[in-house]
Formats: sequence, structure tokens, C-alpha cells
Amino acid sequence: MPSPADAGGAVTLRGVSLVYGGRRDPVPALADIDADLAPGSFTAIVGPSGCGKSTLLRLVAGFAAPTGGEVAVSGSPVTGPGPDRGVVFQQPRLFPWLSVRGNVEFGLKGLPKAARRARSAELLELVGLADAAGRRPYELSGGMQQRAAIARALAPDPAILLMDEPFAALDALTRERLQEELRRVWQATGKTVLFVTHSVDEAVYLGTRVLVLSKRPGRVVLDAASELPYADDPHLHPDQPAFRDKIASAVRAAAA
Ligand SMILES: Nc1ncnc2c1ncn2[C@@H]1O[C@H](COP(=O)(O)OP(=O)(O)OP(=O)(O)O)[C@@H](O)[C@H]1O
Repeated sequence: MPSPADAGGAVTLRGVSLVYGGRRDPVPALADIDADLAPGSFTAIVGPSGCGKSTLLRLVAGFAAPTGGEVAVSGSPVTGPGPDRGVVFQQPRLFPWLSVRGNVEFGLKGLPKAARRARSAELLELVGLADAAGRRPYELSGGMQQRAAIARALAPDPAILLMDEPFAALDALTRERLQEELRRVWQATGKTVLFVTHSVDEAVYLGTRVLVLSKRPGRVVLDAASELPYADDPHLHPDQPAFRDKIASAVRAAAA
């Protein structure tokens, strides 16, 4: 395991496995996962349906414990959820009785009001919701709700952002827009991002690294780092199709 001297935001998985259920009906979801995610990296996880992508994210979030191996963040074993890890789900899960601002400030209760207000204003500006701060979730489009969920997850300034298919329920145009915005937010904040998706295109567009998992129990069958310059739009890069093809073939083989 890494030493406590490791920079904040590192994620370490060592021989991680997880078996759901009891001895009578075990469901092996993950097997022998090894990975080191560097602080500030953006790792996308793709793989066939049911291969354990969400399970892997839940282990890093501390919502579940592995049945084998070890999961550590920033050099310390994960023993449960914590403010160092923000989570964004497929559904925004906003508190309907609070305004957008109230949702973002929810996790900042320990701060004085002025500091909370300054932090939420900064984050709502970052995700393009400054004008919607006083609105309730039901007054927002799906894309706006997901932006608010991202701002809420970023509020306690976690070193790590865990995203479980956050754009899967959005229409194609909104999804593209939010992908672009997430790239910008990631570059602006330097968080370590772990992003689960079904989409090879999304993984390749967002990830500086892509992990492909096999069918259940999920194992890492490809761990590919993108050499594409992140500041530019990777869609325009001449090596983009080759990188995409490599990931797509691995996903096809994993699902066969
Ligand atoms: N609480 C649970 N108890 C028993 N089995 C579970 C539980 N949660 C998940 N599973 C099973 O573990 C496997 C992995 O589930 P997981 O949700 O991690 O996969 P996934 O790759 O995220 O799936 P999808 O791509 O369909 O969202 C699946 O076969 C699922 O049915």
C-alpha cells in the first residue's frame, strides 16, 4: 500500500475482489483488480453491462468493502465514505426542498454563512448555473440538474470525484455539452476523476486513461493511457481514431 506521504487524491487498488451474496448464492462481481490512479488523473472505466463498474466505484467511495484485497485513497485504507470523495450518480439526486444554492451548500454546514455563500457562488459560476442559484430542482432541465449535482459534489473540495454514468440519462446534445464542461471543470480543479460509462466514445473523449473490464467478475483486460494532448479537442487529433479503435476492440472482446 502507498505511504501516507503520497500526494492527496491518489487511488490505489491492490488485488481487489468483491463477491456479493452469501455462501449459498455468491455473485463474484470483481476479481483481482490492480490499479494506481495518480492524483489529478482522469480515468474512465468501460466494460460490458454488469461487469462490476459501479461496484468498483462504490468501493472507492466507501459504500461497500472489498471481500479481498485493499482499496486506499491518498495513502490511507478506505473504511467508509468521506468528504475527500465526491460522488455523482446517473440521477442527480438533488434535495427537492432546497434551492440549487441550498443543495450546493448542504455539505458545507460547518462553514460560516458568508464562506458557504462564497463557495456556492464560485461553484455555480464554474458549472454555468450562476443565474439559477435560487431555483428549485424541479424548475431545472435534466442537464442543469446534473450540473448542480456536480457543483454539490465539488463543494467540500474533495480530492477525488467519482462519477457513475452521470450523463447517461441526458439527450445527446446535452450530454456532449456536459462532457465538454466536465473537461473544463477537471482542468480548472485538478481533481482525480474516476468516471464509469457504457460509452467508448465518452471514455475516449474524457479519459487520459481508460480501463476496460471483462465480463463479470470484472478484471482489467486493458489499461490504456491516452497520449493525446488534453488541452486540445481530442476529436481533432489524428491519433484519436486509433486510440478509440483499441478501446472499442477490447470492449467487444470483453463482451463476447
Ligand atoms: N447488492 C448486490 N447484491 C448482489 N449482486 C449484486 C449487487 N449489486 C450488484 N450486483 C451484481 O454484481 C454485478 C456487477 O454489478 P455492477 O452494478 O457493479 O455492474 P456494472 O458494470 O456497473 O453494470 P451496468 O453496466 O449494467 O450498470 C452484476 O451482476 C450485478 O447484478
